[in-house]
Amino acid sequence: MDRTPKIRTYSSWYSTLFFMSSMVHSCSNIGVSAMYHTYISRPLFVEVDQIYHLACPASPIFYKYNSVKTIKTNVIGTLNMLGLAKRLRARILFTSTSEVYGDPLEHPQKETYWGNVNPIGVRSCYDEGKRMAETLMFDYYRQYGIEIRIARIFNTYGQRMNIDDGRVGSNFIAQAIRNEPLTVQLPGTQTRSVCYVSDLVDGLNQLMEGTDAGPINLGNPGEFTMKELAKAVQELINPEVQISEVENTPDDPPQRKPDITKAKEVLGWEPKVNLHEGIPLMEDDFRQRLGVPRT
Ligand SMILES: O=C(O)[C@H]1O[C@H](OP(=O)(O)OP(=O)(O)OC[C@H]2O[C@@H](n3ccc(=O)[nH]c3=O)[C@H](O)[C@@H]2O)[C@H](O)[C@@H](O)[C@@H]1O
Repeated sequence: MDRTPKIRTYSSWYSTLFFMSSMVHSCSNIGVSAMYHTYISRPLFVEVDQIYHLACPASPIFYKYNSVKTIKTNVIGTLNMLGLAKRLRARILFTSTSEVYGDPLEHPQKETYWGNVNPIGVRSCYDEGKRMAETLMFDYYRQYGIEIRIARIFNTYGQRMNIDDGRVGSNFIAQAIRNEPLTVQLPGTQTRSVCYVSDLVDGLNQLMEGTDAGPINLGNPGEFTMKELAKAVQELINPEVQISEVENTPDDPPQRKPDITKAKEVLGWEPKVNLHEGIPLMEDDFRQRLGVPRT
């Protein structure tokens, strides 16, 4: 008898295809297939043992494009996934975000920090949507005993990312390859801590298989300003490319850095790929898809 586990992943088109395709890739030796459930805000009738609820889009451009759908995905979509977990008694992992900390008054951010979030801003559909989804996860755990896992993901980059995703990593790398100016949004001193996607996928799998419900921060504590990130991409990919300063969008958090003490203690997880290793890996993938070989 074929005892190979068969895994199916479901995603709406309005979802985080980057994580889904990365997870499918990391499990390709155990028979994974991807399917699309077009309306995350409608119930999904499948038989599964574990649910990775990765929705909604994480790129600010995409989640702001249809903010009502973003919040529906976070609230109604999470209720549907929790209903599925309840019917099947399945374990469910939800990918929350560093954005639950908003404009953080604590640095670096620990899981015990409750955040400083604008409830009525243009990013609120995402920030507050993810916060509500975390609340739903814990209410289903307390009320129905559902086995939950919550990851708070800090900025992720890497292979298979949508080239036109709009986030800083994909923008800078595509711009450097195309020899277009790297667009540093003002003031450029805002910081992010970027984690390579293979590290993140390992962290998610370890969280799912572990015993702690979370929330657990998953991210790389290496912190850079956006000007420093642009310089690193310039140095590694295209020393001739220009760096330009452009307007920013409202409520951009000025700093973000995960405290990953809990991930280390509870999961034995920490990232392995640093920025200077990750950028060339992503560059290879982007060059192949853009059809621009190294010269
Ligand atoms: O990548 C992620 O995982 C994160 O992406 C977004 O958060 P954000 O940090 O705002 O993502 P970006 O759009 O990549 O912006 C990061 C920083 O780069 C800057 N940026 C962005 C794009 C660009 O071309 N140039 C540039 O300087 C932005 O102003 C911001 O300060 C999501 O909102 C997060 O929840 C998610 O965790």
